[in-house]
Amino acid sequence: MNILDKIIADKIKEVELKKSLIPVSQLENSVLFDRKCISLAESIKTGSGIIAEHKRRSPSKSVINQNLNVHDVAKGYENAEASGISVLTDGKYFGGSLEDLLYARASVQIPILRKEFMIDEYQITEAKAYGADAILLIASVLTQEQLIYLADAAKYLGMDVLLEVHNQDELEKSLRVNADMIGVNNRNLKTFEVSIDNSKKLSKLIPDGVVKVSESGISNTAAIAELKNYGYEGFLIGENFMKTDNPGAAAKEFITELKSKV
Ligand SMILES: O=C(O)c1ccccc1NCC(=O)[C@H](O)[C@H](O)COP(=O)(O)O
Repeated sequence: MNILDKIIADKIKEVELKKSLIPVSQLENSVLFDRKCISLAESIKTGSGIIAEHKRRSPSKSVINQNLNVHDVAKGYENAEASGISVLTDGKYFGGSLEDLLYARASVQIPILRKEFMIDEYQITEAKAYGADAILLIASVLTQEQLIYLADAAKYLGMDVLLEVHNQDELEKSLRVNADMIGVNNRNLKTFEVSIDNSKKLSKLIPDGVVKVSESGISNTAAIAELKNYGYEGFLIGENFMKTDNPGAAAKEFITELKSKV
């Protein structure tokens, strides 16, 4: 079983348990449930384009940084003028939690993406209840019907949808899905190999009108300058910031350098 299959097998159990403990009606009673979302896609188009990620550890890198608190990281990213913040909420493989999402929400005004392995509408309700503005759907782990259904559920609650693909088949499966952003993952989630060539290769197949996001393995502004030539406007960056003692300062330096190139 590859890592992605393991993550999904665990996620199915986790979601079933949560559903038996916390009813949807309780999530819908959250004070954040009626909050109006801020569009991540719009923020990308009008700002730096950087989606800076809060990521303590990962299957590919093990521990990245366990010593920081999410409030400082989120504030730092906002101060750096990131277009949005991605908060990993998976506990077992990434060391994240829904509480991280809640603390990030309480700390910043910019859009927040709930970075999670979404398999069930319940998690979308959770995302809204904990203050997310956008959700991630990963094409490789969902059928076309599931993608359409979950994207519509998120849109119904006012959230943006970032639909992640890794190859042409996944992209074709995604074309009927109501997504605001299509993210090309440069990391093969089965082998962990990373190459921004993947974003370049798939760029021409992404329809106009959808914000193009390049995800993973981005560690310098030269890569971004290159990806912009392929129509990318959003750039999801985790490890490059989180491996430092001060991710906000690292993001600020990065975004300042990026601006100086425009
Ligand atoms: O990062 C991993 O090792 C990973 C493994 C299996 C599934 C997902 C994984 N990462 C999620 C992401 O998409 C990244 O956290 C995100 O794109 C940022 O990537 P990076 O800048 O390389 O930290």
